[in-house]
Amino acid sequence: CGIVCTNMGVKAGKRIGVKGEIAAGAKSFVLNLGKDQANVVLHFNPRFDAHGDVRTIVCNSMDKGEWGAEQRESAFPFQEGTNVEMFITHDPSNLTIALPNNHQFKFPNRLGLQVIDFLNAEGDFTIKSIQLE
Ligand SMILES: CCCO[C@@H]1O[C@H](CO)[C@@H](O[C@@H]2O[C@H](CO)[C@H](O)[C@H](OCc3cn(Cc4cccc(C#CCN)c4)nn3)[C@H]2O)[C@H](O)[C@H]1NC(C)=O
Repeated sequence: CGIVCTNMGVKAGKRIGVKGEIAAGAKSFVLNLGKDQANVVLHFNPRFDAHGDVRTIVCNSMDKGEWGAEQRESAFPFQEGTNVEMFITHDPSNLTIALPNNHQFKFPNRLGLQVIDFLNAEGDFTIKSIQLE
């Protein structure tokens, strides 16, 4: 499994920057952000080709181990085999996810999480740097 960060203490309004490499031939990768692995305010899952989704970002939340409703985004500013930088900020109502090519979208803060302490990555993505600013 990929990198796991805990105790990050990222408060609302602060920004998390994630830089990493998408593997050549990538099928899917995941960034999870939240309190811990069972309380995920943002499950961010770009699917190049997975679960029947092609070049689609699937987002969801997990509250005490229970998945919420999926949300699919229209933009897919990712190329397999390239480096990518993404930024996530949150407030009591929403998370804002900034992607390459100035794509940006919001995802509801369904858990009402004030502090993001947990981050992990799964799948065809290797994290190179994490900025907390
Ligand atoms: C149409 C009826 C059926 O509906 C489908 O039902 C599936 C199962 O429920 C959902 O799929 C689940 O969707 C959830 C979000 O909601 C989650 O993404 C979850 O994955 C958890 C997970 C797995 N991993 C490990 C990992 C990740 C990525 C790469 C690798 C790799 C590798 C080496 N190359 C490993 N990390 N987190 C996913 O399985 C589909 O979306 C859903 N589709 C629709 C349209 O509804």
